[in-house]
Amino acid sequence: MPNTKPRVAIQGIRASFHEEAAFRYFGEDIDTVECNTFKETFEALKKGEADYVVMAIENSIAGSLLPNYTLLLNYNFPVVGEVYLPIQLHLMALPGVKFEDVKTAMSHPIAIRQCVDFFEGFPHIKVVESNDTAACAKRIRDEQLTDTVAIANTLAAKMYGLDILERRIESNKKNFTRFLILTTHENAGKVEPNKASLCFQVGNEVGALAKVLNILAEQNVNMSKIQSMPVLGKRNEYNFYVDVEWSEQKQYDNAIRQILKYTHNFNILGEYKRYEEVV
Ligand SMILES: O=C(O)C(=O)Cc1ccccc1
Repeated sequence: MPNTKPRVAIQGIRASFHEEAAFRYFGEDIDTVECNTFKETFEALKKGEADYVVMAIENSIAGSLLPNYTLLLNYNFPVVGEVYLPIQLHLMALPGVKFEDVKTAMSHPIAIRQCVDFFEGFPHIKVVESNDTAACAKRIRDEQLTDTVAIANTLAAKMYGLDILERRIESNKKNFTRFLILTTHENAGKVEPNKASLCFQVGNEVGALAKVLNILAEQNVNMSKIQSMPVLGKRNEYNFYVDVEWSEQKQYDNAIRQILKYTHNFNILGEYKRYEEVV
């Protein structure tokens, strides 16, 4: 029987938040393709080694992951979906290790930033940054580190055989990360979209961006996010990345048709279904 599981490239290793996000979107029956960098995930898609990429794009505490916006533009793979994941962080260690034994805590910088309040209470614990949360849990298991904890999710504790010493140590219990799902143009199926990610430039003149935003407003199209990034080597030139949502497809189509007249290097990065919380 052919392998029909989607192959999903993530930056990081199995049981990282990226895999958790992939599970949320595809279910757990997937083949995770572990990559060292975000660029490698796009290369895996390009070489046909993966069918999809799941990539973090913004975090409610750390903000936008700016280099990932540039990857979207450079590779031009369509965005076909999104997923929001609450980031719930636990302290985990080898079985038998007590909290009093802990000298070092390791995690991804985004995870660490969300736990600064917790560690203020334990200044003797050295907090060390690493590539991804799950890799920290794996390292503790592989190297049998008895004085080190990882800050990671429950998937990582289970997969790498660690015990959770302290649950939910994140400061903001409502923090989330938004991930985008990308695939190749051939692989992108047809959906009835209600959200799109756009990218464009406007002239450096009075009201240039306001014109675009007014068109969206007039067509009852909601802008859910705007992010600017300087165009490399060009003073006062920016790429604007804009996410929009609508309930009437016709109004979105009208808005796009008009916006095209007031922008340059206009790109639709993807049209997809807005993520709806499963309760
Ligand atoms: O390190 C991980 O597990 C990741 O997938 C990166 C990350 C870390 C924290 C929040 C969101 C993504």
